[in-house]
Amino acid sequence: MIAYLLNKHKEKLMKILEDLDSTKHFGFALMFVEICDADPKLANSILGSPEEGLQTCDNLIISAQEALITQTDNKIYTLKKNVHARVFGLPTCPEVHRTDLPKPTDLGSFLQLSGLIVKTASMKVLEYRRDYECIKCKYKMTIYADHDMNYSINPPTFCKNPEICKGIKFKVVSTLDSTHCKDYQEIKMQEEGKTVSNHMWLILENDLVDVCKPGSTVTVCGIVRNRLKKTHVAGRPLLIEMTLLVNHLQVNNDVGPSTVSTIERNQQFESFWYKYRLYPLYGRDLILRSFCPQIYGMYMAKLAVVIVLAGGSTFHEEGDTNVRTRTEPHLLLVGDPGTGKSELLRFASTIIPRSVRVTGITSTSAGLTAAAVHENGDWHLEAGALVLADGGICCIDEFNSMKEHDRNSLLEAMEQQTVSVAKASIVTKLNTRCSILAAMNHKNSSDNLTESLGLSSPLISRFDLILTVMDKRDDDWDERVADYILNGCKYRSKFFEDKNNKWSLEMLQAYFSLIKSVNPKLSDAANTVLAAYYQLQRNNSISSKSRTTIRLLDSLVRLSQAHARLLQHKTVLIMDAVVVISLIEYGIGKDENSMGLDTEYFKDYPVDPTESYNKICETILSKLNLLGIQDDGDNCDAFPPHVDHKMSLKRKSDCFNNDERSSTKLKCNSKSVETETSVALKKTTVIKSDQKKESLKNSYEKHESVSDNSVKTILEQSKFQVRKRPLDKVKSFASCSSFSSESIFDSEEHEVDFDL
Ligand SMILES: Nc1ncnc2c1ncn2[C@@H]1O[C@H](COP(=O)(O)OP(=O)(O)OP(=O)(O)O)[C@@H](O)[C@H]1O
Repeated sequence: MIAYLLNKHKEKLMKILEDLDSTKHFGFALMFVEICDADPKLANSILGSPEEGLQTCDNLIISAQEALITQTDNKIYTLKKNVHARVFGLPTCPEVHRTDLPKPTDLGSFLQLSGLIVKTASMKVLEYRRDYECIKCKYKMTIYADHDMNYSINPPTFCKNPEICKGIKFKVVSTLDSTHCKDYQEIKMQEEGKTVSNHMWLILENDLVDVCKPGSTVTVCGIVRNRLKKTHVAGRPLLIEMTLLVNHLQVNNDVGPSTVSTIERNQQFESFWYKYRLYPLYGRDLILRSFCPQIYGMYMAKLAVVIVLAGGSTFHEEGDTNVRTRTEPHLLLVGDPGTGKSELLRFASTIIPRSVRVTGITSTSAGLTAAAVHENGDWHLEAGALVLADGGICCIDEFNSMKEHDRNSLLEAMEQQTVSVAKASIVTKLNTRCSILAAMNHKNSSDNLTESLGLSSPLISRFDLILTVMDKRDDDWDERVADYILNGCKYRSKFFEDKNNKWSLEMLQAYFSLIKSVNPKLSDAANTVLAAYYQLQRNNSISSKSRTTIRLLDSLVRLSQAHARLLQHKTVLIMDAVVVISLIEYGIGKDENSMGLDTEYFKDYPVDPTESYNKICETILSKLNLLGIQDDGDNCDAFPPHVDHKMSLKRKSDCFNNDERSSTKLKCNSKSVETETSVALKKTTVIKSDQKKESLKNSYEKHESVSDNSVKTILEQSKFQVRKRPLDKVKSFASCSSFSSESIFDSEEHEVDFDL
């Protein structure tokens, strides 16, 4: 084992030896599988009798230091005795690697657990050993603090001198120095995704103290112990609680994809987007239909919630200054009672693994941010809803029922994504990197947004999207909703007849987890559209001042990235920007709608999403004076990331056959569909000379497995011009307007007329 330490951990040992402070405590991380390889007996003893096994590891690290000092003969090196082996990475078997909190039968076992820290007690200095001297014979004894009795030290009752002494009086001879005291902290861990009652106190000592905050997700390895509850009253039955004496702690605070997605699932999504790559808006609407299926319609509200759940892109730029820009959008649903707002929030919280749902009536600022709690004579910092939702979403229903003061405590948490705590001599900052989804009723029917919502302007401006959900009396709509509720199963089964159309809850969870790793970048064209819309809103005298701050631009970028992410696109295109602008316009309401969009239009699912998108796109771009703008051809090739760009030889040659282009009938089905690239090329490539066209065609026929990259290279080499597509044809890749949603969902094979 010493040889292994010297070989594999020489640098770590040198660092410890070089340190000038010999009273400091050093953690020495050791991977369990490596210990297994180097010394199987020791690995066994760590699992069998962990206290002794870990002590042996500590002694071996000290011996390795001594060996290194002798080897190097460096006089600066000083031996450090306060080293602690921190063993991690236990094998993934249920005996030692747990997803649930331990049971009484696990007492004394060395386990690996994961969970969420909900409470941290203040750091303390613990006297863990005390020296006593027998007054009669001067014999010295050391008594250790008893963990099971809450670290109490009971003085000896008789002298332990081997040369029999009958002394019963002792005096304390030790001082409260570093050899007798150690840093100590207790933190409370909760099983993730379970109720608050499933929690456990973790005991941190020495170098492990103060490494995590409330709201952190951690993976810990340690020994399961029992102790007398601190609230025990003499004479009453004993109350025992379980604790974990932590040996290794790792904070997993990176907000990334969770483990829900599997390889098979990912392949399923790949083939889904492959099927809908020519008409991604159909694919998107299919996800929306599977989202909260018990609610009829609410198209725009569902779209807004789904975009917010997808979230914006995270980029780590070179020379990162560690300043984080917010990527999580916030959404406020405002509307009449009984319009399904709460249902949407409830469904959203079931999709995202880390979600907290609260209602405004019972929430206070301390409950939402953080609270300092006095318990058993000690101050504890308790995480609030936003801190616990770090990396996920926080749904706040009945937002208007919160007191003004409590609502204002959200300001820092929403923009800076932290809460600064200065309570009961605890001064710290906790992370709140989550999206807030709030729902509320209108305060009054005033035209002024601030007045009608009854919220302050700074709070309104922090919401990326404010959507109005009205309960309009409309016979046709009422009939459809009533039909859906009463004959819901019939409706749903008709749509979900094809199993491929139905996205189960598990599938939605896996998808939203998967797309967290897609980070779309803004294209120049999308940038121009967003900037033009921002300018228009700033100059619009009827726009609400609180909705047209600089935050609007940030929101536009975030939401467009989220929409592109939802479609698993690598680049934010004009389509994403236009959809987001229409959402924001829809949220503003008809009176302030600067684009003149028909807001009623969005109440139910459009029969043909592409056609409705084309109309909106035309209206928006003409208002922005950008009718000629187009997506860059290169960017278009960039999405979706998973599309297999290999085309069949026949199809490729078809692409370049100009004579047939004018009325090509393409057969699109899930098995043999042309890639977007082939259609793009079909629509855009202008072959300048027949000779070159012929040579290119021949080159395809020669090389069956030619890839799209080769297509590009060939085009470049031949200096062919790739003409940008005219706007009316390429407003989206979904410009196959002859599709009807019915035909797409019901049949496997579709005849598409490309009018080129
Ligand atoms: N479009 C709809 N389709 C089907 N059911 C609906 C629809 N809108 C509302 N409901 C039903 O009406 C009931 C009330 O919905 P919910 O509690 O979500 O409303 P709310 O907007 O949150 O109301 P409040 O503002 O009073 O809290 C729920 O049972 C919901 O399923």
